[in-house]
Amino acid sequence: MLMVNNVEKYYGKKTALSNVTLDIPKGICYGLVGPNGAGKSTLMKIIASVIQDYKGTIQFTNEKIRVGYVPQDIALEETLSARDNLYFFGELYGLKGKTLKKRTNEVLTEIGLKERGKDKVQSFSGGMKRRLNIGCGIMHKPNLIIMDEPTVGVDPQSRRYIFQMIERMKEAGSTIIYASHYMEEIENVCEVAGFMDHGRIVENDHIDTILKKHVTPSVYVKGNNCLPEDISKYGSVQSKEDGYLVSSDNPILVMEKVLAFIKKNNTELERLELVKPRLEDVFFSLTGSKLRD
Ligand SMILES: Nc1ncnc2c1ncn2[C@@H]1O[C@H](COP(=O)(O)OP(=O)(O)OP(=O)(O)O)[C@@H](O)[C@H]1O
Repeated sequence: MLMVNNVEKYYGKKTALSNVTLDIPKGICYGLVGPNGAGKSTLMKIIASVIQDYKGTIQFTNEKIRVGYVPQDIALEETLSARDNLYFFGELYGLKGKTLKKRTNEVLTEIGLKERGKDKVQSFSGGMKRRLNIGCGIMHKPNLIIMDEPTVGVDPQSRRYIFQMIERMKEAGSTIIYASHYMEEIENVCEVAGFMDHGRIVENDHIDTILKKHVTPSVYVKGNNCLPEDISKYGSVQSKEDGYLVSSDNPILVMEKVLAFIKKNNTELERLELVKPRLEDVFFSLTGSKLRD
């Protein structure tokens, strides 16, 4: 769908992007993750043609691509109604007359603001403004939608709404590029992720593959004398919060061994659980940076 080849961007002497190369397939949600200042917005603006002064190339596949860009900063006119904001963006995209009216109604329904279409934006909550901001970016039915931090300052209800919209967009065959520094969101809505740090892509793959590549599954065990002496045969053991973390390629076997030992020795077990590998830990181990301060 989209190929980013050796893209570099400088703001004066400052390097914002360095040798960024990516291949984003059609019909997925691609998550761009990185801390503040990593270069996510700059890359998205380049893909959306908002920034045109850069080195390298952006190539789209042959199919006709209509790009929708939802900026990080809310770009709405507060003194106008939701409907009039959508009209304005629809007209920018060349929609007119009945088509514009029909599409505005569709988008108001899509973003869950049908009942609030006539109300001025200044009376909206942060989450409603975010949803309308997305609505403005999809008036022309784009098939590549670029969303820059769409859930910042958003209440849980609007957040859920935005995730459901993304699911519907994917079902309709659209491709989404989604920037965030909330790793849980990327894990929930994206199939593929690119990790950015200091203007570089430091990892880029299917989320499951990233986790398999960088994290050994582990089991957490807590209780009195509940680890078999020979457990190190099955994984590496380290102390953690009054218990033990046993990292092993076969965590189920570790659990079986612990349970068999407990049964045989009648010892007391407080906790035994599979530890879910987290993308956030992978990001930290690759970059030494936390996503949020
Ligand atoms: N217009 C600009 N002029 C000068 N420097 C800029 C400009 N825009 C961004 N930068 C710098 O380029 C780097 C990348 O910024 P960018 O906004 O792309 O990062 P980001 O990952 O989107 O961060 P955030 O999550 O804070 O939006 C940062 O060091 C930033 O200070």
